[in-house]
Amino acid sequence: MGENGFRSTRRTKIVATIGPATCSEEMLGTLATNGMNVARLNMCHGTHEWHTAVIERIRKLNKLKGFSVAIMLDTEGSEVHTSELEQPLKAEVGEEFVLTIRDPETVEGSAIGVSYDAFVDDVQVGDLVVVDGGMVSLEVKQKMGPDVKVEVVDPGIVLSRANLTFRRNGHLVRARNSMLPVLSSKDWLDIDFAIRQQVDFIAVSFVKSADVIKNLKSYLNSRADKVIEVIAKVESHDSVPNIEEIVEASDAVMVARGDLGAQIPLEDVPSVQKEVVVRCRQAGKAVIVASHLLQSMIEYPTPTRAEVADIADVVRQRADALMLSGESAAGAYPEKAIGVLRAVATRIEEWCRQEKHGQIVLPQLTDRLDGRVSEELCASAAQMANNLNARAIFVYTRRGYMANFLSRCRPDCPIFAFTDKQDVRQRLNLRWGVMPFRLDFGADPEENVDRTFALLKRRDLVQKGDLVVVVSDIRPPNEDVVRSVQIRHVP
Ligand SMILES: Nc1ncnc2c1ncn2[C@@H]1O[C@H](COP(=O)(O)OP(=O)(O)O)[C@@H](O)[C@H]1O
Ligand SMILES: C=C(OP(=O)(O)O)C(=O)O
Ligand SMILES: [K+]
Ligand SMILES: [Mg+2]
Repeated sequence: MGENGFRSTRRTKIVATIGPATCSEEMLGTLATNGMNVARLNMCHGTHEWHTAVIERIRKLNKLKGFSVAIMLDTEGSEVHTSELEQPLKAEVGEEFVLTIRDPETVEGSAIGVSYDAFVDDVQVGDLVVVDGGMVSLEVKQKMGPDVKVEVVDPGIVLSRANLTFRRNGHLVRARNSMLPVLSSKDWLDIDFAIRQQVDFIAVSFVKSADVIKNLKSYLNSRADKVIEVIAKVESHDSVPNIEEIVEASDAVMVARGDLGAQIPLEDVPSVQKEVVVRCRQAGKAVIVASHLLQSMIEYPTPTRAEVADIADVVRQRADALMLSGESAAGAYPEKAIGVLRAVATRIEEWCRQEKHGQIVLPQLTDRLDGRVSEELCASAAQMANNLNARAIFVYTRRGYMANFLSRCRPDCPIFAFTDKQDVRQRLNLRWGVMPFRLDFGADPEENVDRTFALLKRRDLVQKGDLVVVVSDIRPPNEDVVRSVQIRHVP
């Protein structure tokens, strides 16, 4: 089976953040052709008009080219960040700046705006202001009402809307912003925007516990006409003790290593990543590993060997998706970065299959008989497919549940999922190993199966004589749901 980006049987999915480097129709088309499964819009940046235009371009491409690129809106959250800068600011050792909650234009000297008013009360002389998790560090020298004078101790570049954390004697300062609601009033406006735009996923930044996820899910249930899945971002210090309940409450989880690494010791990030990935898989939730996967490729056309090893580690952990941030949003080589993710994922997946890596015990998900039957059926189908060395699993699914159960088993062969709804197809595009297609189901299940064989033969994804496993739980009109697993040869 050929690996060619979009028409790919790569199992690990790719989320790409869209920014100035990739927002044109042409670049979006290039990313989709090269394997972007989900486009992420970060509400820290850009206006609603800008995001609307990007969403329209993606929809158009999906329609014209048959892609199923899903759209993820990522909330800004109540983090503290610097104001918009005309251009990145170079900070040299010993240089002094003023951090201000006033309009920086009205302040004398080199002033940088800060988004959160109470920070001037939270910091003390001697505290460290850490920019973007350590790209630059500033020491608080003097407090002057709405302004705080700081001196550069670790030099570097301060970007527009750079994240700020505060440290005292080496420990994170529990600044008053940690008391702010996880979803700010601006976030709620962005969520209403996401509902109007009918995006596929909303990612919630700086989640601390399951409460915010439950609230948002019930809000979406009452307001949205279609399913919008909620992704919890594990990046706050406070989320770490609550990972189990957060995974339980969410549809998917993102290990947002950028901010996580600024909030907990860096050396603790890999074990938290591993814990989240394993818990998500056990719970049947999708999991995305994000940030710095290819950080050097923001500037350079080739990755470091360490970055390749990091990507390989994520793939071996069998996470559902890898995510690009600055590499695709604002980097010089977005297309090449996606190419590296693709190549490394494909190669390491092959290796995992040979070495039988990443096998874990999957607990029972539900006590309901109906759910148990689906789970058992999928587990058996995946097992049979592995034992018989099947070419593919075919699954016919209206809501995506059966495809998700199969994905959770991480079978050796690809899962071709057929659904009659484009939005289900898009949501499935985040799931490990699932290649989703849209199909209008006819009344005759046999005929549906034959049509999909013909479709995938035309695309060269299966060939005459291939052994495949066919899983179906479609409910014929006015009849009980019929579930089956069949072993078939492609005619
Ligand atoms: N919509 C956008 N408009 C302008 N720049 C963007 C946009 N989205 C992302 N970027 C740029 O890409 C960089 C990396 O993206 P991301 O990781 O999502 O943001 P951040 O670094 O702010 O958390 C950002 O710092 C920003 O410079
Ligand atoms: C993905 C992350 O969130 P954002 O890019 O929104 O800061 C992160 O912090 O790693
Ligand atoms: K964000
Ligand atoms: Mg973050």
